[in-house]
Amino acid sequence: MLKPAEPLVSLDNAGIRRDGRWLVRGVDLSVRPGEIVTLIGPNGSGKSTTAKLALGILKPDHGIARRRDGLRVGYVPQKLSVDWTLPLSVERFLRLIARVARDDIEAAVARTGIGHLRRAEVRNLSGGEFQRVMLARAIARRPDLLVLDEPVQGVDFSSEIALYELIGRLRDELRCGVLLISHDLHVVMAATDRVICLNGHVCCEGTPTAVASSDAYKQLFGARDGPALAVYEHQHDHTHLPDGRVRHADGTITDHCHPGDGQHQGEDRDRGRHDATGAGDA
Ligand SMILES: Nc1ncnc2c1ncn2[C@@H]1O[C@H](COP(=O)(O)OP(=O)(O)OP(=O)(O)O)[C@@H](O)[C@H]1O
Repeated sequence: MLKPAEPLVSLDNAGIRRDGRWLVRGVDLSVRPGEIVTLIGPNGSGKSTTAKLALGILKPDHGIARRRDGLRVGYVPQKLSVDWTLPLSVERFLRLIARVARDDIEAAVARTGIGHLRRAEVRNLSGGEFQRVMLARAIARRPDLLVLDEPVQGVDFSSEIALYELIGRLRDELRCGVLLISHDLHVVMAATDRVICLNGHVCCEGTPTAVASSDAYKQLFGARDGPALAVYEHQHDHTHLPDGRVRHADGTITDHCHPGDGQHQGEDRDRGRHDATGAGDA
């Protein structure tokens, strides 16, 4: 039997502390070549922080972060600090990437289907077009690992599906690992190998086994999009209060999570969801 490839990045019981508070704690995570790992969790649950730990942008105060030697990363951050009031064409924007051969930019433009946008102003792009341009910029480096922080932000449902399909294709063609961050708790791409749900720590993880197949789902997305979306449902059994303490399902409040809190066993793991709207189970 083939041995699984060594991880591109891994976190082992990693945590980071700022201003006397753990932003994330006890996080185990690994991404191997050709694997898509999706981090989900509510706002402020530590998804970006975890990605930055994995990338080495932040150093863990506890635990270990490892990266493969010579790892090439393509990172699409959640926010870019660029003055979008200035005119900047897609072509010029892509040329700003340091140390990337022209051929690699051309290949990235072709793979992401943005050839027709070369002369367009970046500030005029739609949300979906902008995300494709950002993907082109990230893959032009021929990365071993793509890290995508909220790649479907500002994108409508049908473009979201198209983007997820594109990310799946890029993984297949480039054989890179993908670490994808999404704050949508209900909808993750079908090609995701593993979903990790964060809430200050790893609450639960697993494969998104179920593709939505309900009538409501088909109605919403149409037949051709049926297989493109899978969903992952979970319930938190505890809530992190604003002051850092933790309220448990039985109403008790403690300073920290219980040792078993990180693992949600049983039927709420990897269960398919049949409510295509995603409403009703916050
Ligand atoms: N450098 C820092 N110093 C102090 N607190 C920080 C720092 N960076 C992030 N935080 C806090 O850590 C928590 C986790 O932030 P993070 O950005 O990782 O969350 P997130 O899950 O990615 O959120 P969102 O979905 O809103 O993007 C937040 O409460 C945030 O305010």
